[in-house]
Amino acid sequence: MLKKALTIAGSDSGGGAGIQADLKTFSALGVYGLSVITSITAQNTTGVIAVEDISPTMVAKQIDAVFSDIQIDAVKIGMVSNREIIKVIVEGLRKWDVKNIVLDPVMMSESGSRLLDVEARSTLIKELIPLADIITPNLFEASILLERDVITLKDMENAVKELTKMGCSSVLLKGGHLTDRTLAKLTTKAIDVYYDGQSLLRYQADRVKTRNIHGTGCTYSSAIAAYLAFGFKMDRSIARAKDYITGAIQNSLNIGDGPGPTNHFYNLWKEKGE
Ligand SMILES: Nc1ncnc2c1ncn2[C@@H]1O[C@H](COP(=O)(O)OP(=O)(O)O)[C@@H](O)[C@H]1O
Ligand SMILES: Cc1ncc(COP(=O)(O)O)c(N)n1
Repeated sequence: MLKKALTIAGSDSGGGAGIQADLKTFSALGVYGLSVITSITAQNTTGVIAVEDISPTMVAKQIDAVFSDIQIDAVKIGMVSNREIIKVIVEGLRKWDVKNIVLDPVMMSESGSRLLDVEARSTLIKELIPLADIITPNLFEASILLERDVITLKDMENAVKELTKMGCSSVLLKGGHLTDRTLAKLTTKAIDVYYDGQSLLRYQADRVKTRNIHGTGCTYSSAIAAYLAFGFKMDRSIARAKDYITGAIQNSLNIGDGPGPTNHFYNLWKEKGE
């Protein structure tokens, strides 16, 4: 049977991150994609020019529209912008008894623009995180959630344990920005740390030498959601999603003047951009 995955996230007009990256990931993996848009960003590879949030009522209507009509197998949540939007998402997830929830707690774009209001942090922690089957923060987001620096691999292993105490079933802390402090440069491996209350696991791949890392977090969390939709267990879904994101970065696109996007269709597109 055709599997269906929903993304609840912001729109990136440049097509590299947000809703656009999520739907491309779902399509590349053979899952039917649906979307609930929380915010519209005027964005390209060089940065975010403007942000306009969708009204909470309209977010709620989109959620009701998709769930009232279509059986959805997994949900990925990305940019949620503000408290009011978080609250309607929480209501929707409860009302429709949603399963397989992957929450990427997006706070800032790679280019440094805020994508979550400062005061929304506590609502995210109290109301949305406890509903997630997995949360996928990067080092910066983990530091904000825990109110302390998460910098080293040891910090990551402690942080995943602390983060699970917020009530989610598991945590995948992404080390895309992990540095080797003695060499003062990024680690040669891209290492992510997982904890589900029992097993502490590492998922790692060789770091690709590229500046094209726009939308990597969005792509990764959507791939996890797609594999959950297919019925894989969490650890297998992450392992497959890690292979997917690594391939998408290895074949990333030289589009625009800033960091380019991941490539979802490298078997189809023989050209890598400009
Ligand atoms: N240069 C790279 N080569 C290979 N994998 C990478 C690279 N940069 C990031 N990753 C991986 O991409 C995924 C997204 O991580 P990260 O970039 O930390 O997320 P975010 O986009 O939220 O900041 C993780 O699996 C991370 O290990
Ligand atoms: C709408 C939207 N959602 C998420 C991100 C984060 O992606 P990245 O960390 O790669 O900038 C983004 N830039 N824009």
